[in-house]
Amino acid sequence: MTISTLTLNPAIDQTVTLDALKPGSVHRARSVWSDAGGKGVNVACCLADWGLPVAATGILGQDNAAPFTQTLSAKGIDDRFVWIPGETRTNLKLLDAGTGDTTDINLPGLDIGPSTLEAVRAVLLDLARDGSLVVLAGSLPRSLPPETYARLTGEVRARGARVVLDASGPALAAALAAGPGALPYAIKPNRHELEEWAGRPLGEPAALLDAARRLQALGIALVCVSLGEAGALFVSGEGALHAFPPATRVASTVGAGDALVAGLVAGLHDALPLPELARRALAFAAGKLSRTGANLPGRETVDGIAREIRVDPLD
Ligand SMILES: Nc1ncnc2c1ncn2[C@@H]1O[C@H](COP(=O)(O)OP(=O)(O)O)[C@@H](O)[C@H]1O
Ligand SMILES: O=P(O)(O)OC[C@H]1O[C@](O)(COP(=O)(O)O)[C@@H](O)[C@@H]1O
Repeated sequence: MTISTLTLNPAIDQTVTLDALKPGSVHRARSVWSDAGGKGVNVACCLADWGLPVAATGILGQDNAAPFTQTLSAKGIDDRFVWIPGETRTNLKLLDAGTGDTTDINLPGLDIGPSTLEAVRAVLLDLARDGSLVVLAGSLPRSLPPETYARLTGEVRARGARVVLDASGPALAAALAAGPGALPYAIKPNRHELEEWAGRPLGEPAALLDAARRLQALGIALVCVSLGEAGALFVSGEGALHAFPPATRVASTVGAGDALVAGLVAGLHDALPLPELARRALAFAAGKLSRTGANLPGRETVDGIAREIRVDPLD
C-alpha cells in the first residue's frame, strides 16, 4: 500500500527559545534551531521514522531548498516536490522555557499560479493508486481557492485512494461541504478547528463528541479530534473513545498534531481496530513530543508507549 503526503504550503520552522515570552518587550534568545516542516512534510517524516515507505509532494521554493532536500533524503522519503522560484516561508515558534508553551507565528508563504497547482495535482494523482493512503495537510497558499482540498479529495478518491485531511478554516469547511463522493476518509481537527466548523464553543466533552459524531454522520469514516494535553477523541463506525496521553517530557509541541496524523495513517495501513489505532496515534504524538522536529523514537519505544495509553469507551 503506497502512502503519500501533500503539503501545498510547507515551512521552515524556526524555534526560538526564550526565558519568558513578554509581548511588547525586548527578548534575548537562549537558542534557536530550524527544522524543515509543514504538515505533510512532518507526517511523512514520522511515517519514514516508523519504517513505512512514503512519498511527499507539494510546492517548495528553490532559493532555500537545503533543509528540505537534506531531511527528505536523510529519512529516505521519495521527494516528489514541485520547485518554484522564491523562498519557502519561515514560521516562527517562540518557546517559553518557563512555561513550556509555544507561540506560533505562521507566515503566508509563496503565492502559486494555476500551472504550478496543475503540476502538483498531476504528481498527486500519479501517487494516488487504488488502495493507497493520501494525506492532504496544512494551510493553502493564499492564491488558491478554499475548495482546493475538496476538489483534490474527489479526484484522489476517484482513483481508489483514501484521503486523510488535516486542514482548518474555510478549506476544512469546503472539504466537509463536498458531496458524499468527495469527502475525506479521515480528518483530524483540533478543538479550535472543530469549533470553527461548528460555529460555537464546544466546552463540554459531550459537545465535542456530538460535533465529531455529526461529522461521522456526514460520511467521514474516522474522525479524530485532538485536544492537546487532554489527548484525543476518536469516532468511527466501531464506536467512540477518548485516548489519554502518557506522562511525557515535552521537548517541543511543534508537529505533535502531525505526528498524531502519522500514527493514524500507520494504524489505517495496518487496519488496526479503533482502540489500537488510537493508542498508536497517541504514541506517535508522545514519541515526537520528547524530541525537537518531526522525529520519532524507534518502533519498540513507540510500541511501548502505545501499550501504556489509556483508552476509555464513550458509548
Ligand atoms: N502538552 C502536551 N502533553 C501531552 N500530550 C500532548 C501535549 N500537546 C499535544 N499532545 C499530544 O499531541 C496530540 C496533538 O496535539 P494537538 O495540540 O491537539 O494538535 P495540533 O497541534 O494539531 O493542534 C494530542 O492529541 C496529544 O496526544
Ligand atoms: O500550514 P499551516 O496551517 O500554516 O501550519 C504549518 C505549521 O504547522 C506545523 O506543521 C506544525 O503543526 P502541528 O504543531 O499542528 O502538528 C509546522 O511544521 C508548520 O510551521
